This record gives sequence, C-alpha cells and structure tokens, in this order.
Amino acid sequence: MAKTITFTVQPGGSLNGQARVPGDKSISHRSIMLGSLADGVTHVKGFLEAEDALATLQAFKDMGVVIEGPKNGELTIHGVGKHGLKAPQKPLYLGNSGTSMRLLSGLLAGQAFDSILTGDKSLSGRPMKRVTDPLAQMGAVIETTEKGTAPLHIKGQDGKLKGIDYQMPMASAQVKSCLLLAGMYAEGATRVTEPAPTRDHTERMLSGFSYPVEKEGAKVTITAEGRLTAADIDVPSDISSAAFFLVGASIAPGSDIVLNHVGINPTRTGVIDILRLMGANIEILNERIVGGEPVADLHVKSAPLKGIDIPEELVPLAIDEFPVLFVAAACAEGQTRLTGAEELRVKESDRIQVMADGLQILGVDAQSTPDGMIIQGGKIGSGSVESHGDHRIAMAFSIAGLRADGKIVINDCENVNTSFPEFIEIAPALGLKLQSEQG
Ligand SMILES: O=C(O)C1=C[C@@H](OP(=O)(O)O)[C@@H](O)[C@H](O)C1
Ligand SMILES: C=C(OP(=O)(O)O)C(=O)O
Repeated sequence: MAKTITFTVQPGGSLNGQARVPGDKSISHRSIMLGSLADGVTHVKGFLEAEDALATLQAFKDMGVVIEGPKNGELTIHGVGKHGLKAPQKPLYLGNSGTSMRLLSGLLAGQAFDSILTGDKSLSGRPMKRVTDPLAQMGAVIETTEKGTAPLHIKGQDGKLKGIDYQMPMASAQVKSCLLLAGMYAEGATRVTEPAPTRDHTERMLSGFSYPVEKEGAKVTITAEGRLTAADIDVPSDISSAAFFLVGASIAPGSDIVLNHVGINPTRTGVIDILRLMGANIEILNERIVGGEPVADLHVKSAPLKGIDIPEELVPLAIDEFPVLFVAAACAEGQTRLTGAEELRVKESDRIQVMADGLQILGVDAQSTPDGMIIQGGKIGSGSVESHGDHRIAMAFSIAGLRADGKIVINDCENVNTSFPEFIEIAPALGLKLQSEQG
C-alpha cells in the first residue's frame, strides 16, 4: 500500500523570519535535459531534489547519461551531445510530472530509437494531444490512448522531422518548449507563436548553452543548426514555492518575512503583481542576475487585502499560484473574480473545482465558473478537505490555516514531495502550525 500523508493545521499565528525555498522546478527539469544533450560537463547548483525533477533526472540516466548527485542540490552532468542518448531499456516513468512528459515527447520524437513515456494516475489523465498534434505535423509518430493521454509510444524519426510554423491555441510553456526541443532535430525552421507570454526558461537556457534561438515578439524560432555547449547553472529558488509564504505573510496579521534568492523572471511574477493589486506589501530587494535569470530577496509584511478582478494577461504569469491566490481572495475584503484560467482544470487536479469544493467546506463563498472562480472574501472556518493528490492544493489549504477559526485537516498530501518536500519543515519554522502525519 502506498503511504498516505495527512496535514493538520491549527488555526492562527503569523509568519516571521527568513527562508530560502528550494530550487525552481521548471529550471531544474531543463538543466537535466540541456545538460545531458550538451557537449561537455555541466555543473548544476540549487537543483530541486523533489520527485518531479528527479523523474526527469532518472529518465536521462535511463538513456545512458552519467549524472553525479544530487547532493545538497549539486549535480554533475556528463553531457553526451545532441545525438548521444541511448535507447532506454524500459518505459520512462515520469510520475506526476507534466513538464517531464510534454518536454520529453518533443525531445524524443526525433531520436534514433523508440521510447515509451508513462506516469501516475494524475499524469495519465492529462491531455497530451496539445503536444502530439503539432509534433505529428512535424512528422513525429506518437501513439496515445484513444483519449489522447499517456502512455505515449514514440517511434523515433531520426532525421525525418520537419520544422513547422505553429500558432499555439493555448498559452503553454510546456507546448512551446516541447516544439523547440523537437525543432533541434528538424529540417528547416521551427517557429512557435504564443497567444500570451509564458515562462521563457527554455529559450534562456538554450542561449546559455550557446544554442541559437531567435525571439521576435511572440514568436520563437529554432533550427537543427546548432550544438549545446556545457554551461554551469545556478537554479534560483522557485517563486511557485515562495508563493505560499507570499500569501501566508500577507494574510496573517503581524507577519514579516524575507524569502531569499527567489527567481523573479518577468514571465513568472504574476503572483507578486496580483497580490500587490490586492494591496499586499511586498518589497523586491537586492535584484541581481544569476546564471541568466533574475533573482531577488522578497520582503513581505502583512497587509489588509481587497478583492479584485484579476487581469487576464497575468493568468499565464501566475498559472501555478492560483490555488494559494484563492486563499488570499478568501481573506480579502470584497469580491475577487478570476477569468480566462480554464487551463487550471487540466493540471495535477482540476484546480478550479477542487479549490471551490474545499473552500466551500471551510465556509467560504467560492463559486467555480468554466474558466475561473468568484470568491467573496470573509471568514475561513474549519474542516477536512481533499487535496486530490495535488501538491499545490495541499499547500494552499495549509496556508488557509493562518486565518481559519478552527483546525483544518488536509488529506492526501504525499505529492507535496513532487515540488516542495521541505514545506513541512520551512512552513512551521516560519510560524505555520502545521503537522504532517503518515498513515
Ligand atoms: O514549462 C513549465 O515548466 C511549466 C509550465 C506550466 O504548464 P503549462 O505549459 O501547461 O501552462 C506550469 O503549469 C508547469 O508547472 C510548469
Ligand atoms: C502544473 C504543475 O506541474 P506539471 O505540469 O509539470 O505537472 C505544477 O507544478 O503546478
């Protein structure tokens, strides 16, 4: 039997002190992928030692890449070059990680070998046609289930992919990155245009590895004419993990925290913009560039929040932060309305429905809509809520405890280990009255 983890949060308290949350998940995945395909040895610092990033790491080990570590967030990747991966002897198991599966599908489509990508129950239910359709246009041969889900059976099309000009129907960094990685093996140019800006870590890291990639407005272009040269990577702290404490310190009276070394890439800072529009007191200190990514220390003090209509252009820039932003909205004065966020329904869980259900159990007036949520701020009660195995839901409801009027129990929290295993230590150290129990 798989172990289950239950979180219990006693009400009240405030957050105080300093913390450095673990490394950025998106950048950690990409460091393994590009480091493995590079010529030479790549050293990575600040790597996220959590299940999702470790699934990517294991997949590349399964394709013959020698990777030392991780030890204290440090890795040494002995790159095998763009054409140096070996056929895996078994299906590549990617656990809960959408990023691993979608990026790998592009990377593996043009290899000289076949591969199979599998995942857990949640990942096996997530839509993959968004990558397999455009990849098929490039000449990729990938079989999915009838529903367009994993397992993905990829027949490597060595030398046979062709570049396409693709207008993405949704704002997705995973789709964009998948096609750019496939484009490294395609004849002619691969051009991807996004409907709204999404995280650009792939583009930045390709440039950091001296691989030519051109950006012109919303369009990114890549060709097979290039090679990756090993480069050292310093992974900043994950703003998506920091977000729990940005909200926690904002809503809990008497809070005053500093979060160190947080990645503030402008394609990721929607959570800061949204919280500031709600009245949060967040200062960005010591801005600097680390390994091609902007980094800063974030100083947050509690402040009264007010409800807002969340500007739709901020949605892709805060896409993983909505579970905890809904908690901020529940503590704000007045109504908060989110629209244009239907992508939340196809994450590790249906994050609109699951948050609406849980907030209602806690006595909050939260109404789901097809593409968002309407929340009337007020009191948070107590009760037992389900995280549906979704790490961000589990951590968001934990933060709600800071303003609840009774105990909150959160079931099914083991997947916090996919992105932020240290949450159960860092959150109590800052002042959250959280206990984790294994059953
Ligand atoms: O490219 C990435 O690293 C990610 C992109 C986003 O997904 P979508 O591309 O599906 O929006 C995000 O939700 C995910 O956590 C990580
Ligand atoms: C959506 C997420 O990740 P992925 O798509 O990689 O599973 C997330 O971490 O919130």
